[in-house]
Amino acid sequence: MTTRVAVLGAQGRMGSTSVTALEAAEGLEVVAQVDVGDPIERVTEQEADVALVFTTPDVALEQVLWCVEQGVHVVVGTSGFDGDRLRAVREAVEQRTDVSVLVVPNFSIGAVLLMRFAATAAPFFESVEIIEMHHPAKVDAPSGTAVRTAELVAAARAEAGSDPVPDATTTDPEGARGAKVDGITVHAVRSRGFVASQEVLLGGEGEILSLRHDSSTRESFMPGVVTAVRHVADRPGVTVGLDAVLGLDA
Ligand SMILES: NC(=O)C1=CN([C@@H]2O[C@H](COP(=O)(O)OP(=O)(O)OC[C@H]3O[C@@H](n4cnc5c(N)ncnc54)[C@H](OP(=O)(O)O)[C@@H]3O)[C@@H](O)[C@H]2O)C=CC1
Ligand SMILES: O=C(O)C1=N[C@H](C(=O)O)C[C@H](O)C1
Repeated sequence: MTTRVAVLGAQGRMGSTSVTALEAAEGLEVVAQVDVGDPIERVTEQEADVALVFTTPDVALEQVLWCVEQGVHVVVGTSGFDGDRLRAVREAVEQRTDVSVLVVPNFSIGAVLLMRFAATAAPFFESVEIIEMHHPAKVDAPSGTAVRTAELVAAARAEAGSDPVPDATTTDPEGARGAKVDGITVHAVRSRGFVASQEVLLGGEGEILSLRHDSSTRESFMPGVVTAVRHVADRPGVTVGLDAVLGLDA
């Protein structure tokens, strides 16, 4: 059976790369492409089974909620679906229990594994900091991947009863120490030459463990995009992360 897919943000960097990858994937058909100025109703008019959302963070929540209300499964690639936004999606899915939503902060297998390795290692080190590095056209900071990594690291440390990360800073008028996500410091770099990179630094007495991942092309995200679209309908409710569909939570 063919899965009918609508791509939202289809003219963008990720949307256009995804259209190419989905059209080449067996059993998937792109039946609707929606970008600025296009009616979102194209999704239902073309009877899409799954909507893949790669629009900008300012418009994506409203579109995701609309798709859920219409009974269309959603794979959310747009960043920023944590906190209140994730709660809003969960509430919408409670009203439409026939709809599945898969929120994927990062589709690349290396980034998924980096997040897991960082969470595993975090309780064994006194210090943890996250540095995310992206292309200068990225509109949001910190990255969704960095936020998710910080959440996983903080949860692992809380479960292990780890002390807060030591930091004697009392004066930082320019914000040089970065952002805090669940108590974990995150630094964001924007520079020509990057697509998407992240490094997690874990420090103990006399040692540093550095975990790093680099996506140098948007094709690196495509096996994950195709897998997510293929499997979103298998998991009822709202799932965060690609781990479960990759069999990593089994
Ligand atoms: N989960 C993951 O693995 C990855 C997630 N991302 C995330 O995906 C999102 C998109 O990234 P990227 O592709 O680089 O960004 P782009 O800006 O290249 O793409 C976004 C597209 O959405 C369009 N758009 C804006 N508003 C609307 C609207 N109301 N309806 C339909 N389309 C609209 C934009 O049009 P216009 O340019 O005219 O505004 C643009 O074509 C970001 O949040 C990014 O962080 C990115 C890479 C990987
Ligand atoms: O905007 C991007 O490019 C990316 N966005 C996602 C994020 O915010 O984590 C995923 C990846 O880092 C690329």
